[in-house]
Amino acid sequence: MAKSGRAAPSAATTAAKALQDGLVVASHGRHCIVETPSGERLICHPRGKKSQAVVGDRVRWQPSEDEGTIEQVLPRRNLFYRQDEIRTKSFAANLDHVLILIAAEPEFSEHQLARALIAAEAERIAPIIALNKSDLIEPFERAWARLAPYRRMHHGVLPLSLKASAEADHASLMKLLAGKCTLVLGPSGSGKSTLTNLLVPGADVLTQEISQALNSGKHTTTSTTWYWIDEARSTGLIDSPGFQEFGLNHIAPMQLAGLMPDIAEHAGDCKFYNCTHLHEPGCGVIANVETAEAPGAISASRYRIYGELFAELSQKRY
Ligand SMILES: Nc1nc2c(ncn2[C@@H]2O[C@H](COP(=O)(O)OP(=O)(O)OP(=O)(O)O)[C@@H](O)[C@H]2O)c(=O)[nH]1
Ligand SMILES: [Zn+2]
Repeated sequence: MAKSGRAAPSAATTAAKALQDGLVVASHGRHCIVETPSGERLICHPRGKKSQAVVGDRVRWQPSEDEGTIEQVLPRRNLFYRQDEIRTKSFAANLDHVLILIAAEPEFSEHQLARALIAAEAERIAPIIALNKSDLIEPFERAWARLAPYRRMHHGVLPLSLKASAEADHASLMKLLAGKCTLVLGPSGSGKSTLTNLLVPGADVLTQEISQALNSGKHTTTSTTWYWIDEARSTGLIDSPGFQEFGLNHIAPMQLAGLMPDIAEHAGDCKFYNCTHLHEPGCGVIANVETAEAPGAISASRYRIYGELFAELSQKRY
């Protein structure tokens, strides 16, 4: 396979039958850009529904003319996706981390954050929460306080100021991301492009080239894109739009507690094995929710989100 990546257009016909290895580094609609083991990139189309690939997928492909056809998507370690009533949107596959970037400003939605964390947990992908714009002192303090329950969970919350302390932030991010593949998600304005450009100088230019290639010249940045942070191509960063309306229809209501670590921690202490933690007597979760009178391990806002999501996910099933 040593020369498998060098399928130049003219060589395509002779090499036609051999399947080659590749990594999907961008996708838009049904088209993908596939990177060969030697680092060359070409546009590929899926053979059929079964070979519909997403960024991060390892595929087997075949050259055709100056493009390629994806014949096979290799088994995935995980797939990060959201699902609402109408459709499923896959973000990326084979991830080590989902980095959720929020900021002191604009104010983040705790619901959206909780949903993204649940989706990551469901696919056993380690989440990292980073709070950007620590230079905006007061809004940052407010946001940091709102994140108290999240600072106690997972790997905590990483404070950043991508503009004011870029060098220090670069170092702390690289400690977490080196050698891994990470999907960056976050609401508009949180600093995703700033982060990508800090870790991958020139990323914005590359993005434009890729989206132009995939959209036959139209200027758009709506595609999901993979970047290599290092020259050795061992650390991957994936940028993806679409943090809003993070649908969790693929998750059953009774699964929910197990996917919220602070709630899961007390869900084993309930009197009933099939406790919904909404109203049952002897519920270990309810007993640990903080109230105005008594502190508790589960914050009131997290428990409220649990209840709302439980109701939302119950409506969608019979
Ligand atoms: N004060 C402050 N502003 C920042 C910081 N990091 C980024 N910004 C600014 O926040 C704004 C949004 O940053 P972007 O990197 O474009 O955010 P984004 O998440 O890519 O936004 P979308 O493209 O809308 O999704 C820009 O004006 C940045 O200059 C920071 O650490 N502190
Ligand atoms: Zn319970």
